[in-house]
Amino acid sequence: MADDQRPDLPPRIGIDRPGSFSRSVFHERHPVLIANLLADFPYPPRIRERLEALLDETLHGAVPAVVPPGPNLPFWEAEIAARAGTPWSALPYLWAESYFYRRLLEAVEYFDAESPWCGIDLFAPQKHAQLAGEEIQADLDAYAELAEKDPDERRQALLYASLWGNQADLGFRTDNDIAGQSDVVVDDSDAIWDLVDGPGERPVIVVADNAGRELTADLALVDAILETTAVELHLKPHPYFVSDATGQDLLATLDALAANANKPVQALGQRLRDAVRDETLRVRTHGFYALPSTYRHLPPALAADYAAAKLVIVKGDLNYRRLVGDREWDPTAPFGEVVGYFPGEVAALRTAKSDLAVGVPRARLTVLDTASPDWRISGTHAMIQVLH
Ligand SMILES: O=P(O)(O)OC[C@@]1(O)O[C@H](CO)[C@@H](O)[C@@H]1O
Repeated sequence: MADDQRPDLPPRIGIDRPGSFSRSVFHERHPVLIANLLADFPYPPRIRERLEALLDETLHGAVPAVVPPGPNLPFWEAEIAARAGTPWSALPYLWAESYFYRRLLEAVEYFDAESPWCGIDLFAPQKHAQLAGEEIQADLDAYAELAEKDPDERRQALLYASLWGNQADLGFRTDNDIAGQSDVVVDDSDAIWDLVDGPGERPVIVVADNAGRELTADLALVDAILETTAVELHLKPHPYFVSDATGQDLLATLDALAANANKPVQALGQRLRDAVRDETLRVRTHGFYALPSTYRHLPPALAADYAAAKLVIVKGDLNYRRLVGDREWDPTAPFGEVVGYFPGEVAALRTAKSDLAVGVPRARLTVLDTASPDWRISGTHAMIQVLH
């Protein structure tokens, strides 16, 4: 909560403003999310009741004084001590959403070692459906065809695939058909490749976002970066926002690649499996990735790892919110100034799915706001922004 009271930063985005995107997440998406869970799993009455009570609490109630179980308990104890009694409607959006997912895990007994539901990924049915779907097959067919391309063109295509892979966020799909790809509003791709190709043995860190099509595309990008330098792939420590990628999802994706009919896809799967085994691709996680704090409040060890990397690529909209700060920024505020605090070189790859944006040139902003007023939340517009 440390930057809550910073007068030098714009106000935090809340969830109370009628008509706002963040309010619609709680009032429109979460009811669908809970209904999907109730349809996907034969939860017994106690879990069903908890899920329904949680939804009701988020719409009409306040934060209870009880600390939800799970890792990072001291962090949550302090947070709950500070927020208990606060109506949900008065919470900051980033905090409220993160806390909601922690409470969801509590409701389904994810961390309860005495429960048969312990450790069962509540989003697994949706993730598996995507991994077995036709769209991912089309993505992999396209991947196989890239083998013919010039290496620079190929890796740029993989960068864009990873970027647009973020559109396939399953949380986003609870009430949306997949949106068309429209436009890369800011494109600092060249800076990414300059950093990747830079001297030294330092790794590139990729902070993954969603499982399914996005993780598959991210892994193809990781494979391309591995031709130049070592990579660390950072995953979520446990299920978090809908479809967030965990270690289990990585293994499922590697299996899906190995089982694919396309030879180049099988070869990709094998290269990645070998790279994980010999740790040219290090797979890591950190409790920080499931907290509501922003990257301004990095744990020191993670900050040191970021500082030592050639480049940190953070994927997706939630990571963007955590990197920039989930605040009412002027969209024309320079990206480099807003994230200048970051301890190393950082690139953000996201399709825009929340009200937040920075680093948009003013003329471009005017055109976007006129021609596509919902460009910030529709997932049809993407950004590749680099601090270097
Ligand atoms: O990080 P991702 O997967 O790109 O996007 C996550 C996200 O779309 O989900 C939330 C809605 O539930 C938004 O607030 C958020 O930005």
